[in-house]
Amino acid sequence: MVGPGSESRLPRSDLAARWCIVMLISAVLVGPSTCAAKTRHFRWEVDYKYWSPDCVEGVVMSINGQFPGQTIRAVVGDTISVELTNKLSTEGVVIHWHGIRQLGTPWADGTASISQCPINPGETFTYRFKVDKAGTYFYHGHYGMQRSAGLYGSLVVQAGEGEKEPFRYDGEFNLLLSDWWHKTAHEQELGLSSVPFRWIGEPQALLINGRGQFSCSLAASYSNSTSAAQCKFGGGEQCAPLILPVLPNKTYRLRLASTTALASLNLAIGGHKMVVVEADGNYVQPFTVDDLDIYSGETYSILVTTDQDPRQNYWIAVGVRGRQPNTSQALTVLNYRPNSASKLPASPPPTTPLWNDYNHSKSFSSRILALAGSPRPPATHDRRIFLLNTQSKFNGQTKWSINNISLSLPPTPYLGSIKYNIHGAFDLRSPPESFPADYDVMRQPANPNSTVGSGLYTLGLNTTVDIILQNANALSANTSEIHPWHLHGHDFWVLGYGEGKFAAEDGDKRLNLNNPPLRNTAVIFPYGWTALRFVADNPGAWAFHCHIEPHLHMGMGIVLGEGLDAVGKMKIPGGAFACGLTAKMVANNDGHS
Ligand SMILES: O=C1O[C@H]([C@@H](O)CO)C(O)=C1O
Repeated sequence: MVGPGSESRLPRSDLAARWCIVMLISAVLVGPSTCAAKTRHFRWEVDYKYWSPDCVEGVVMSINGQFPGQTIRAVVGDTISVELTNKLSTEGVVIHWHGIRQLGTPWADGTASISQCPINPGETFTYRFKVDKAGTYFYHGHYGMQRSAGLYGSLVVQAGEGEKEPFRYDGEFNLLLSDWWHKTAHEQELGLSSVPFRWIGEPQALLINGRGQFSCSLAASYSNSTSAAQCKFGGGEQCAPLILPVLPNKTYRLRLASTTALASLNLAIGGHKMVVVEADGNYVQPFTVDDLDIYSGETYSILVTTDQDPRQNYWIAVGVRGRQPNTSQALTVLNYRPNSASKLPASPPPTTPLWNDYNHSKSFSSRILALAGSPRPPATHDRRIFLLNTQSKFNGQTKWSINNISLSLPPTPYLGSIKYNIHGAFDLRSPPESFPADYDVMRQPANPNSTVGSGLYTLGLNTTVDIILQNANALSANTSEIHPWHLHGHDFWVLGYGEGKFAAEDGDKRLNLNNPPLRNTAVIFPYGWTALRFVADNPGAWAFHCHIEPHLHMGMGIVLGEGLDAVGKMKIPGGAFACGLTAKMVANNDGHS
């Protein structure tokens, strides 16, 4: 499943080379060193391209003519350098490296309006950052609805030499999960800001590594319905599933990442158990499941042992959770060799749990705990921020708001405004840290109107911050949706989940300070709360937002400003800020900030 890499190895910088020589000498004296760190260099061009992700031709965003973009593979300690050229004719682009903390390189986070200006058509911007933690990651567009348009790919960081992972496996596959619409991302985006509001609706297909089926089903022969024809693949089609070839009685690591624009997913493998061992680049206490929920923005590693009848093949099925589904399952096949890859499994694909069986989802989430020996959270917090998530109205538009403010991203990136101490680039008033105590989260908002804003939550360097995400009823009665929240620049500990409104004493009693998992994405369940803790130890401007792309577009996020003084002193490539109020500074400094 590993695509042909087009990476080239560039000579190390002088400094790194000298450091390596020092390490080599010390290695001779004291043992092995990690001087094998490399710079992995990529030259990418982003463009639109005709493609048939679900056997129906549409337009995707491609990287070097491929969809999804190539898988980046690196080793802990490596530097990744991506020279990104925007070949789109009329729109900007950025790429976010999801799950990479960007310690010391906030300008490389790839979030339009926050860490950088969008890269203009024809221009090139180079991302350069270190990967410091083994795990399963991915990358994706972070401007408008470019993730929905197909701008994404996988990023796998392998453990360094001499570094042992806490489990063993014989082979590895990489499954990047996404959802796909026949409406273009531009049309989706227009609908979201139109009055009346036009929702994007459920996706036409779910994709595994960019491949799905809209007009046929791989499993049609199992159903009595004649609605879907059996897919006939010659094998070369862009929508032909990537089959997973395995040998009997081996253990495989499946790296799963969900870059869906909307869908919460559930994955199951017919006849096989799965052992969850990694979540968002952090090892977890291994636990065994029959199926696994994965929300947009999350990654997992699971171990699968091929202990079933070796004369059969088995379905891998991915279905929709948390919203009334209107999309067929994505299917591919676990192909026990030497069976033919086209031999259909003996039993039908595993069914997805009922979309609204939230107890099933909650029980899965509560089983995710840190592996013994993982970093533990500080025992207390310095600051606790409550974030009430509501659906709201502003000037007739439908929005999502946090403490009644819908995020409206400014034209000058926050990071540049902070670095150059520019006033007026974003709202100077700090956004509220809580919401009225009498707000009824079980009912529609008494007043649905919100404001829009661009204020910054400013965090003191190295302070411990709690965030209590509070879900509520949406605009329609008896409706509360799942929202997976993703934090840039950090991992957080997920201290707990609860029902209804978080109540100080009771809520605190229910927090797990013993072995909470470290993650970068955590879900809030309908009508519930989720408590997170993190240490603000990475100077920069960081997005924290719902990873459902249309929800972020409708304002469901906040921006955190961390260690502002340190940002002022940081060296940042000028190209990051050649727009808005920072353009002048960059020009005056000859392009170097
Ligand atoms: O943001 C959303 O809007 C629709 C619906 O609430 C209004 O059409 C929906 O399902 C969302 O998730």
